[in-house]
Amino acid sequence: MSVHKSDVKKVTTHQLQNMKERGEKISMLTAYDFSMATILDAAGVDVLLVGDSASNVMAGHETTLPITLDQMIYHASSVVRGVNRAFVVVDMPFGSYQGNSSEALRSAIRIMKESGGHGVKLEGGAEIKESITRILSAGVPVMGHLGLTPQSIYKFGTYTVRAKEEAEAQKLLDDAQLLQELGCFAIVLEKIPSALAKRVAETLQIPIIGIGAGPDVDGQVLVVHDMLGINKEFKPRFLRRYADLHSIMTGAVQNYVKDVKSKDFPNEKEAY
Ligand SMILES: Nc1nc(=O)c2c([nH]1)NC[C@@H]1CN(c3ccc(C(=O)N[C@@H](CCC(=O)O)C(=O)O)cc3)CN21
Ligand SMILES: CC(C)C(=O)C(=O)O
Ligand SMILES: [Mg+2]
Repeated sequence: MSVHKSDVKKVTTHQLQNMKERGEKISMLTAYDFSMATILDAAGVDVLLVGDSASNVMAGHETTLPITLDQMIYHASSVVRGVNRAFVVVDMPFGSYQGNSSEALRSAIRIMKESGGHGVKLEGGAEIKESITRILSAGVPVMGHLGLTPQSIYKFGTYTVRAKEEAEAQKLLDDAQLLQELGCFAIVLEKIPSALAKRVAETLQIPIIGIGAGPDVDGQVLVVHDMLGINKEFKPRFLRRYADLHSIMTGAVQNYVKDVKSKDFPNEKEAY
């Protein structure tokens, strides 16, 4: 009997909530394409994030700002086609939700309708309250994102750790509380002190997913190309490398080039 997609128990926001309550940590990685999504889903990753980091990792831009809503939908639809079990969250790109809740709702609905993703992620707190409220009212699950928010990099100028000062830490706590009250199903905390992240995870009921936020949160997220070692240059302290695919891929491709040049490839068995 063939295995249908519907035979696999899918991850839901409800299950993620249960995982927090049971103390089971949530695993999350980025994915931008079908092939990678297939591997990550089969390996048991709970949440796949179609991150706007695709702007850096896929397109080679310096920041996440240039990626468009159409491009995010293209990546997200590819990821969704590779997934059986994981919950797929799609980053709303810069300019698609800030400051105009009608446009935010339209953007979120386009993402859900055209990609088949299961929820969206927006960067910010009180400033984007109306946008989050409108999107949630349409029945679209929303993940928050506080701390280091790369879409506002030009406001800060650096990627240094956030919320080290008491005032900024208090604003982050207030924002996290607000996101929960609005109805967000989870929050990403990026590059903040572990003690503050721990306090947020303990105070809030919804799952808190960290990247550079220490161990005392409800789950972890990394950019998959970073943790697989495909990226060579990006090595912040929060990153753990689980493979050196850069070396493996370089070696394989060098061997291919050598075999083509030497006429070793293709041989008789590889020809008709
Ligand atoms: N490949 C990739 N991985 C990511 O984790 C990622 C992206 N791209 N693009 C979007 C955002 C940007 N992110 C970042 C960017 C820089 C640092 C960082 O720590 N940079 C420096 C330190 C900078 C400073 O202290 O001023 C480093 O140590 O590498 C962390 C997260 C996380 N996201
Ligand atoms: C780093 C994660 C949280 C993200 O937002 C992204 O990959 O775009
Ligand atoms: Mg992002």
